[in-house]
Amino acid sequence: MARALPTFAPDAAPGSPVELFAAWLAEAVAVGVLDPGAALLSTAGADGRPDARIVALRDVEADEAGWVFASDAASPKGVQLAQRPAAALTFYWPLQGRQIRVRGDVTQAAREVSLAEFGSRSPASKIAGLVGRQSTPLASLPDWDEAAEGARRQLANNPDAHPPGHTVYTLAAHQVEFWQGDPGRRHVRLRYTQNSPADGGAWERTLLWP
Ligand SMILES: Cc1cc2nc3c(=O)[nH]c(=O)nc-3n(C[C@H](O)[C@H](O)[C@H](O)COP(=O)(O)O)c2cc1C
Repeated sequence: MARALPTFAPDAAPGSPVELFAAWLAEAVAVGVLDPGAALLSTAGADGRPDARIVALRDVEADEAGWVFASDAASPKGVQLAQRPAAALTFYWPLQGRQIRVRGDVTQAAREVSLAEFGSRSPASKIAGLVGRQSTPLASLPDWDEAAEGARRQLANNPDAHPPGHTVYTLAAHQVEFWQGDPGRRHVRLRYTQNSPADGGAWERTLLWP
């Protein structure tokens, strides 16, 4: 971290973590962070053992502080989320020495929302989704090519074709932490925690020792 990094003044941080996330994301895009929307999604299933993988951030909803991603409900992560609908999303943008940790409860969008999201995808992404069977054993790469060719034909015959398990998920945050690295190790950490609805649901901000 011995490089010039942005500074972060927590006293001037906005009241909502979504607002700060949006500002940091815009800055990440502006300075050319690669794949700034790629986030580590951590889940645990019925056995309680952690699992983690990268997903693409699709949207951030200001109203319910929702971080939105999509996957197949039949995939291991989908099964884990059905068993334990809670997760964490972690972003790391090395160019700026920034980490953002989002924790909360996960809900599935209504079927028509998931279908509309799938419908908005590129042909390549649709074909990959229609091939499906994510994380199950694949005997050989030509088997994938053959399945993709079948999906291509399916899509040509029916442009509305979609995988049955395609699902948009929203992680409704109850805690969001912003970490700004510092070359002198005076890292700045600001955690937002949402009060319970009974306490008004407002966000509280807390500085953390690095
Ligand atoms: C940059 C990047 C973006 C990805 N985006 C997604 C995504 O949005 N949804 C998804 O299901 N998998 C995505 N993947 C693949 C997952 O990391 C993972 O390999 C796959 O979803 C299977 O995970 P699971 O076995 O835990 O269910 C992405 C991988 C990378 C490296």
